[in-house]
Amino acid sequence: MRVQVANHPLIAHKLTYLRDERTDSPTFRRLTEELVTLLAYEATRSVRVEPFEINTPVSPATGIKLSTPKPLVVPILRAGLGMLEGMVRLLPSAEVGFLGMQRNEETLEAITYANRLPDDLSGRQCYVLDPMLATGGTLAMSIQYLVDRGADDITAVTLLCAPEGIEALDDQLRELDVPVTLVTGAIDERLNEKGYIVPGLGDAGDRLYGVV
Ligand SMILES: O=P(O)(O)OC[C@H]1O[C@H](OP(=O)(O)OP(=O)(O)O)[C@H](O)[C@@H]1O
Ligand SMILES: O=c1cc[nH]c(=O)[nH]1
Ligand SMILES: [Mg+2]
Repeated sequence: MRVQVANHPLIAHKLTYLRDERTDSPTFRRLTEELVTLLAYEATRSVRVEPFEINTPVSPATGIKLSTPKPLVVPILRAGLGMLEGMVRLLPSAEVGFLGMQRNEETLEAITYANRLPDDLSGRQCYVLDPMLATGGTLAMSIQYLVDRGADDITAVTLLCAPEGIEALDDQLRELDVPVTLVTGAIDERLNEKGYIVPGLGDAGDRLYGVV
């Protein structure tokens, strides 16, 4: 797995406010959207394009446009939903699939409660959105769903990662034999005994949408 940490002072600045426990939900949602727009710039660096002929007011010119099939963006509910607007702002023609997954707080294993993806993902560039990569279980399972439908070009976009989760995900992906790129805002210190990222930002879903 190729791991790319988007080192940029604006990202570090916004992440700091996002982490702060005093940041309220509306601000947390706005910061998440802004961060994703910055990360999406990195994550889409290899988006597929094709030549496109136009006329400027001065002369003909050859530019580029996004290729078809359109990219697929897959937010992992709930928390990944907070990243969707920021991503499709940069990729307005993308289609959107959904995966609803929740981690069991005791076993830390993810279960899937919603799944709406196109049947055939061969030849599609897929962007999976989830703010937190903790143990890596949720992202590993999501990537497995995409690979089962033929995806072979997957980029995961996260705000924060734990080193343990990156290592575990990398191990699992080696078995799948599919190239995956991970673009993240930061790699934190570690996981705590409850599977939370340290220093992290707490429960991203709760901070976006409240404790339900
Ligand atoms: O890497 P992992 O150990 O699998 O943990 C990360 C997952 O945990 C959080 O979701 P959560 O289960 O809290 O669901 P939510 O988005 O509905 O809050 C987060 O958004 C990831 O999906
Ligand atoms: O720190 C963590 C770990 C998993 N899920 C979260 O929302 N936060
Ligand atoms: Mg949560």
